[in-house]
Amino acid sequence: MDECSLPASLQEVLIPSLPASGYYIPNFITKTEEAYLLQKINSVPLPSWKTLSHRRLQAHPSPLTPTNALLAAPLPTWLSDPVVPRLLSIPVDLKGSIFSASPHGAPNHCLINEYLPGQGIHAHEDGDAYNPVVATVSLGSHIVLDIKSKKNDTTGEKPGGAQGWRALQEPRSLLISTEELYTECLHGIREVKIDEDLGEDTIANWNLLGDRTPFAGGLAARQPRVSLTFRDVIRVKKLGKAFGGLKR
Ligand SMILES: O=C(O)CCC(=O)C(=O)O
Ligand SMILES: [Fe+2]
Repeated sequence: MDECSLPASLQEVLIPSLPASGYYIPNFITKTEEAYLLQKINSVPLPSWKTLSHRRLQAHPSPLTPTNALLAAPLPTWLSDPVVPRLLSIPVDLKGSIFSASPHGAPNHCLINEYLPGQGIHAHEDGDAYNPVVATVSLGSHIVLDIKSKKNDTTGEKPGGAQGWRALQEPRSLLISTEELYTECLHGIREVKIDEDLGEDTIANWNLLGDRTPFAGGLAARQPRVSLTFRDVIRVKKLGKAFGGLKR
C-alpha cells in the first residue's frame, strides 16, 4: 500500500504529553513521493549543499541574509508540491490551517538537512526569524527528536525532568512544533547510530505512530535521513530593494 492518510483536523494528532502544541502525522507522504523528493534533493549540484561537521544542508529558495531576511522567491515546485498544499489542507480545530496566523499564510522557506547514521544536531532553538511553526517531513529513516524546556519551573525542577521529552519521527511522517514547544524549548538529535529505549513510556508520540513494529524491541538502527523543515520567514525582501533598488 502506498497511500498517505490525513487526519480530519490537527487536533486529532496532537501529541498529548508534550509541554505545548506538537502534532504528528504518520504516512504524510507516500513512498513514491519520498523517492521522488530524495532523487531531486540528491541531484542538485554539489555546491548547493553546505557541509557542516555533523550534517549537510540545503536552503530553499536561498539561505537567509545576514539580517535574517528572505530574498523574495518561490519555493521550487518539486519541493512544495504536494507537501505544502497538503499541509495547508488540514484544518486546526476545523478552521484555518496551522499557517493561517503566520505572516504569509504558508511556509516560504525550507531547510533540508541530511544526517548519516551517527550524525545529529545539537540542542538549539529555531529563533525569531521565523513565525513559530515548523513542519518537518522525514525521508529515508526514522529519527528521535529530543526536546527540553529552556527554563526550570517554579519548584526549580526542569519541566520534563532531566531527560525532557522524546518524539519519534517515522520516515514519511510530519511533525509540527508550534507555540511554547517552538518558543520555550530546545530540540536536538543525538549523534547515535542506534536509537534505544523506545517505548510507550519514553516516546511522547508512541500512540500516534503509524507502525510500531520496527520499534517494538525498543531499538532501531538509523539509516541515512533527510529532513525537510518548512517555515515562514517573517521578513521578505523584494530583490530590487535588496540590491539597493534597481528601478530608476
Ligand atoms: O532534522 C530535523 O528534524 C531537525 C532540524 C532542525 O532542527 C533545524 O533545521 O533547525
Ligand atoms: Fe531546529
